[in-house]
Amino acid sequence: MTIHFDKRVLITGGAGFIGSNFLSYFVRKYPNYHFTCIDKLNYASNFENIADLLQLNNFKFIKLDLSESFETLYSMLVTNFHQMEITDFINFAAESCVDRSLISPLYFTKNNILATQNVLECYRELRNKYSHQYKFNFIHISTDEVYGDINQNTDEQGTLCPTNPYAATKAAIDLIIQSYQYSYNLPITILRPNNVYGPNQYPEKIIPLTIKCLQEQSPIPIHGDGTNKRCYLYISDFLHAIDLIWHSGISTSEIYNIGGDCEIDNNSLVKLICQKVFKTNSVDHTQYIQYVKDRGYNDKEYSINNDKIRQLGWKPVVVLPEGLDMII
Ligand SMILES: NC(=O)c1ccc[n+]([C@@H]2O[C@H](COP(=O)([O-])OP(=O)(O)OC[C@H]3O[C@@H](n4cnc5c(N)ncnc54)[C@H](O)[C@@H]3O)[C@@H](O)[C@H]2O)c1
Ligand SMILES: C[C@H]1O[C@H](OP(=O)(O)OP(=O)(O)OC[C@H]2O[C@@H](n3ccc(=O)[nH]c3=O)[C@H](O)[C@@H]2O)[C@H](O)[C@@H](O)C1=O
Repeated sequence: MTIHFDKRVLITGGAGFIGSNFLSYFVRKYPNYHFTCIDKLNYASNFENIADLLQLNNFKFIKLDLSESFETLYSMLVTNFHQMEITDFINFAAESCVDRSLISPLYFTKNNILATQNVLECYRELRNKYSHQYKFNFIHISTDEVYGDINQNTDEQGTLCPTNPYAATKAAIDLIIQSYQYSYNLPITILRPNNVYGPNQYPEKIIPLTIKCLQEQSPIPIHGDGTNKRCYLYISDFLHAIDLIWHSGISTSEIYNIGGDCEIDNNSLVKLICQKVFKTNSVDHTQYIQYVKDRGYNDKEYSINNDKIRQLGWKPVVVLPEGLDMII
């Protein structure tokens, strides 16, 4: 017996940090939706975060490298459309670590651009074939890093000026999406969040890395002099933003900056984490830091303007100390 679902959704990169938190929350929040997760399972994936969903009738997992399997993907999504009938796409899949992109820039280009463009091509063909019968939706997860080193409250019209290979792949994808919007009249929404943090984040990003180093009593490797600033967005606040935009009914091509309110420099962030881990404000955090060679170029800060998403009624709720309490 085929169960009817109101929506059938493809989540790419759903075994990663943000994707797995997304699926853990939304597969249960929307039992009337069917979710298919496609993920190649790389070093940062955490399949255990979504394994329990396999017992539910509205979740399916497919292990596939989106950058290398266009024919398989096309056959699944387009040729055999009526078997899966996927109409909604939320695209998380990417290699996401700046430091790794500095070591393997070509791999990041091949993976990040092709993984998304292969999905875009299927989306384009689906709309060509079925847009008179089905309403399709595509939300792409970009990043504030596409703006590069900004500190002037940049809005969504800001100039793309990526300063590292990872950010360049994300900016390139945004521009490819823009070309699809113009040339094929495809409605695609782009989200550009700040640094997202929360449970089950692979410990190479600064927050989970600092916690891991303190737990293992190993030095915390801080790039340069530790004065670089980032703005941190707790995972639940980002998921609420995605949910709001996804169900807003907006089907034009919009870009949304999704920013936290917690801008902090790396030294102060380490100090705050030390205070939380050791449960005292009098800890000397400097003893746990080892200053190491900085990135070739390390964006000083990302000051993005969030007025557009706030006009939809969204605002960040979890402040950094509270978010840290939830993951330490
Ligand atoms: N974490 C952040 O602070 C942050 C901030 C802004 C934007 N983003 C963006 O959000 C998205 C998710 O980030 P994350 O932190 O969850 O990353 P992550 O590295 O934790 O997870 C990414 C997932 O995508 C999968 N993936 C990568 N390439 C793939 C491919 N070719 N085929 C199939 N699966 C593939 C990986 O296996 C992994 O499970 C990324 O697009 C990233 O650029 C992340
Ligand atoms: C929006 C992007 O956020 C993440 O990229 P980012 O490089 O800002 O995150 P990191 O956690 O890697 O770095 C934050 C900050 O800490 C410094 N740092 C990091 C790791 C380390 O071992 N030592 C450090 O000192 C780093 O230089 C930065 O200043 C996210 O990874 C990305 O996907 C985004 O899109």
